[in-house]
Amino acid sequence: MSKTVVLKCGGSTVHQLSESFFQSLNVLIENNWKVMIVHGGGPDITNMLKALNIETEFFNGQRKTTKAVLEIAEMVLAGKINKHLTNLLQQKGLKAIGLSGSDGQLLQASYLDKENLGLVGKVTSVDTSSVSLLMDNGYIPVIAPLARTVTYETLNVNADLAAAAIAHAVGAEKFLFVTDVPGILDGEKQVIEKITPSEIQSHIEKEVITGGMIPKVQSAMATLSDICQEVMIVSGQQAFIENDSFKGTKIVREQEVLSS
Ligand SMILES: Nc1ncnc2c1ncn2[C@@H]1O[C@H](COP(=O)(O)OP(=O)(O)O)[C@@H](O)[C@H]1O
Ligand SMILES: CC(=O)N[C@@H](CCC(=O)OP(=O)(O)O)C(=O)O
Repeated sequence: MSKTVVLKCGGSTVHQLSESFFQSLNVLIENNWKVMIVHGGGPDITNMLKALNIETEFFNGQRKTTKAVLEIAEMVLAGKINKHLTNLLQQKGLKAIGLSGSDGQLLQASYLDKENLGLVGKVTSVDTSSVSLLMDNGYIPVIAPLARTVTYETLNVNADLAAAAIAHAVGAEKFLFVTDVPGILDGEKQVIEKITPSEIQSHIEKEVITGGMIPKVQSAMATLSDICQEVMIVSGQQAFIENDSFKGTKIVREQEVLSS
């Protein structure tokens, strides 16, 4: 039976994906992995809001989302970025279908913190039937991080958290955060090959891990399980598979370090 890999492609890298990134993606497909992609688009949303003179602000790493902000976020995520990425994959000869997390009941959510964040969702359930149908027929689902409430309101969802919820729900064996750095960097700006949750915690406390890397490592740690034992931070600007091994930072459970 083929295994599933979820790639979360960050807004920081979605316009800079390299040829070697797509070669690595092809290696996964040739090795019979089912692939799905969840993308972000934070920088594009910020730029569009600026162009329209709509104020944008973050609270605990998530965008405060008013009705006006949501309208632009949906336009940028489900329109601009989703179509850009789907088209790019098709140009590389891959079969891809773009959809929003709010389609086909894929992501159901409740308000995360209505008072401070407004229209931002916390995923409460994932209906994987649409994406399974696509993957079973050889398509890569490309998913924008939007969700729907039980009363059919659309909510904005942090893409790292949306990807983690989907990876968990589909029982993905591998989960890759594709971003604009080659992995988690230490205090000397060197890529850390392997890191455990306690080391991550200490790097956050020492402010070595900051900003957009925080939701990534938190989602990574939450996804690690007996099924999903391979969670990595990799770069979209270079190959993430070289000589049959993955390049980047692998997030591992404490006991794996002791036994390796
Ligand atoms: N220790 C760290 N190692 C690598 N990147 C880090 C670290 N701490 C903070 N970052 C920042 O996290 C960024 C990636 O997060 P983000 O910009 O949110 O990406 P994405 O759009 O891919 O989700 C990097 O460009 C870097 O500036
Ligand atoms: C609630 C919330 O913060 N949503 C994010 C969704 C996009 C995202 O997460 O994009 P990146 O992966 O590029 O950061 C936002 O509005 O920016």
